Amino acid sequence: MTDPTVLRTRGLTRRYGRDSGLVRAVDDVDLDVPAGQTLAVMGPSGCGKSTLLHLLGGLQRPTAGEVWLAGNRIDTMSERALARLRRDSLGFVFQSFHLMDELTAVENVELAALLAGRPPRRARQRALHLLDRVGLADRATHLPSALSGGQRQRVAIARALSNEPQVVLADEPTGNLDSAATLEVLRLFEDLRAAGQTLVVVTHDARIAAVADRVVAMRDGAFADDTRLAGTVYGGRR
Ligand SMILES: Nc1ncnc2c1ncn2[C@@H]1O[C@H](COP(=O)(O)OP(=O)(O)OP(=O)(O)O)[C@@H](O)[C@H]1O
Repeated sequence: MTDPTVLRTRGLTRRYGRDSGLVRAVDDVDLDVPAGQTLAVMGPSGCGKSTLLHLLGGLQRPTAGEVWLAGNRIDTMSERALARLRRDSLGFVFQSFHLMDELTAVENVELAALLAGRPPRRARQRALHLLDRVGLADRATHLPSALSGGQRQRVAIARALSNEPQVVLADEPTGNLDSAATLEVLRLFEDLRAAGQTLVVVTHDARIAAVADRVVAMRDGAFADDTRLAGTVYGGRR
């Protein structure tokens, strides 16, 4: 039987500084994310959410512990292998979109598909398909500057999907959005969840948590015991 766990950590720890300045940003975290799960990570500012997400995506190395992505141990991987794995298996969505200002919406998505190795014609087709999926088919040739915040974030989500990632990691995806735009993104996450996309989202927004399968609360770098039974807190579904 294949292991349904897409993302796994054991004893995951990231410290900064030393002695009296020591910060345990992530402290001995064990996490299993099965395929198809939408996991929301919540908690107060500075509790370690972003650091956790960076460790899960191989954007930062842990001080101790293990991270496994789709059966591959990534914390000990070479930078080169890690870059390849990120390109092929992960999609990232950030609070501030990180779109290329001089490229149109479709070019932003297409570029990611090209970098993931799709032939040009397929990359364009896939980009258009994904923009359609996020409800922006009619904005394909707009520059990011001509899009609303919610539309920009939807382009960024389409881009994150361009390599058919095993996991999408999102860091405060609605952090910069007003409430109408937040609803657009929320609806999209609901669609992704329904489509079986594995998703880990760090958020302050209880509405995002409410569409998650599982919610964990972090405090001082660790998962708070009372929320290990996720879905019972913040109104998560399961
Ligand atoms: N490069 C760094 N050097 C030293 N300390 C750091 C560094 N990055 C993060 N920290 C510390 O690690 C802890 C966790 O930070 P992190 O950004 O992961 O928290 P967060 O929960 O994502 O916060 P926020 O919700 O405000 O984004 C904080 O105490 C932070 O000050």
